[in-house]
Amino acid sequence: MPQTVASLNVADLKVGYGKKQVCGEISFKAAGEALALVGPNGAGKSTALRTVVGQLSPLAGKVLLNKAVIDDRSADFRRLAALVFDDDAFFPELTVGEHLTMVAAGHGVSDPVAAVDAELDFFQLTEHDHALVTSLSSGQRRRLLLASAFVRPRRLLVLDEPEQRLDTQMRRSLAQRIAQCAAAGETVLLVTHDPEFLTTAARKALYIADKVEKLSAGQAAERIQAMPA
Ligand SMILES: Nc1ncnc2c1ncn2[C@@H]1O[C@H](COP(=O)(O)OP(=O)(O)OP(=O)(O)O)[C@@H](O)[C@H]1O
Repeated sequence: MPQTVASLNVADLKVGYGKKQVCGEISFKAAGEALALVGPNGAGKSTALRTVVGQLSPLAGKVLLNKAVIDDRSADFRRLAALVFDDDAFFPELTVGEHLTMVAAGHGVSDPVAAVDAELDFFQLTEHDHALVTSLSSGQRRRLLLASAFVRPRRLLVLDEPEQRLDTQMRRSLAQRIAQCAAAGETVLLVTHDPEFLTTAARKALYIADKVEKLSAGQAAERIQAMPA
């Protein structure tokens, strides 16, 4: 894994479906830092995230990763980027530990056993190491999905509502871990609805709505708290 910083340059990006744009135009740069996307339900955060990582085509504008147009199918991108969306896809015949070992080995981790043990511990899955994924609770499956992103090297980490289905303690630990990743030079993009998670994990935010605004994490957390329940 090259120790380069993943440099994202998003310019005049319009996102949506068919010809329908779902939110205001998005422009930002992020390199070796965590940026949170916040906003009300249905505002377009996940659509924006999926467009930035090349899973959806932009209606207009461009996304450059290290100065090249992003291509989510290229080997370079898959080596660089770990993505966690809300679509868990596991092999029903593999255990928790086997899933993580497969991801770690597939990404060339030099000591996959140690890496897997560390993530089992962090995500409190050690006692489920030998369990089939089909026997996990939804929160445990979520933790396995997150562990799969952390067990491998990456320079770009993209997380859509990582706090979902996690208990308070795990939310805090994960937010702190994300902040550490950014401090170590990883580029992190995350969508969150949780103000505490946001201010722990990131310093900068984009408020996604009809107009997209650049905010500090603190300002964005206040916006979230001010939203009608
Ligand atoms: N596959 C799709 N086809 C057409 N419209 C879609 C599709 N997925 C989402 N939308 C619409 O696009 C808009 C933005 O959805 P998106 O999921 O990006 O919002 P979000 O900000 O992530 O919301 P939430 O906070 O509820 O997760 C919504 O109006 C939604 O109904």
